[in-house]
Amino acid sequence: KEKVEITKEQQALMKVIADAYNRHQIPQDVAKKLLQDQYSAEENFLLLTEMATSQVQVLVEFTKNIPGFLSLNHEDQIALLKGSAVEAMFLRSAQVFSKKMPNGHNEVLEDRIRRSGISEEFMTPMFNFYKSIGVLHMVQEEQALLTAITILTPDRPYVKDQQAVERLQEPMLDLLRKLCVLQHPQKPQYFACLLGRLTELRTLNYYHAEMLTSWRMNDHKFTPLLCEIWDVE
Ligand SMILES: N#Cc1ccccc1NC(=O)[C@H](C1CCCCC1)n1c(-c2ccc(Cl)cc2)nc2cc(F)c(F)cc21
Repeated sequence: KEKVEITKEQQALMKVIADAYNRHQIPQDVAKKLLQDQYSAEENFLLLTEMATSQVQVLVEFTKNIPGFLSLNHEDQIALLKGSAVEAMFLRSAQVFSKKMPNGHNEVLEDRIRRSGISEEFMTPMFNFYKSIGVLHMVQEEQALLTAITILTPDRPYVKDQQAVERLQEPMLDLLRKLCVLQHPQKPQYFACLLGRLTELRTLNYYHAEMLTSWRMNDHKFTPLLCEIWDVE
C-alpha cells in the first residue's frame, strides 16, 4: 500500500491556493437571491451577467495568486484566463448547486434555475454536470485546486509556451492526487473521477454562447467584459 505524504512545500502551496480561493469568492450568494424570489427571464439574465462579470474579476484575482502565473508570458496569461473563464463559472455554479441546504431548498433552487430563461435543450447537460459534481462531495481544497488546474490548462487556444503552463499545472495535479488519496481512501478512483469532470466541463464550454443568446427574451445585452470572455455579440 503506497504511503502518501504531503510535503512541506505542497502544504504551503495548498494554503496559498485555498486562501486565495476562499478570499476571492462572489460576495452575495446568488442561490439565496434565487430562493427569495421568482424573477422574470429578463431579471434572471441581468443577474447572470452581473454574476458572470464579477466572477471574471474574482477569477483574475485568484489566478494572480497561483505561484508562477505572473511569470508566464503576458499574452499566455490572457489566453489562459479567456480560455477558462466559462468553465470556472460553471464549476463555481456546480459547487453552489451542490451545497446542502435546508429541506426542500435544493429542489426550489433547481426549479428556479429551470425556469430562469435558459432554453430547454441545455438543461440536461448542465444539470447532469451539476449532479456529477454534487455526488463527489468535494472539500474546499479540492474545489480550489480543481479551479487552478482548469485555469492552467496548457492546450487552450493561442497559448504559445505550453510547457511553461504544464510546469505550473503538474504540481497542482500531484497535490490534488495526494489530497484525494488522503481525503477519500475508500475511493481509489476518486482523483480520476475529478479529472473526468474537467472533460465534462469542456462540453459546457461548447454550449455556453448558445445558452446565452437563446435565453427566453429579446435584445440580450452583455457587458464589454463578457463580450470579451463569452463568444457573444
Ligand atoms: N452560482 C453561481 C454563479 C457564480 C458566478 C458566476 C455565475 C454563477 N451562476 C449564476 O448566477 C447562474 C444563475 C443566474 C441567474 C439565473 C439562474 C442561473 N447559475 C447557473 C448558470 C450559469 C450560467 C448559465 Cl449560461 C446558466 C446557468 N447555474 C447555477 C447553479 C446554481 F446553483 C446557482 F445558484 C446559480 C446558477
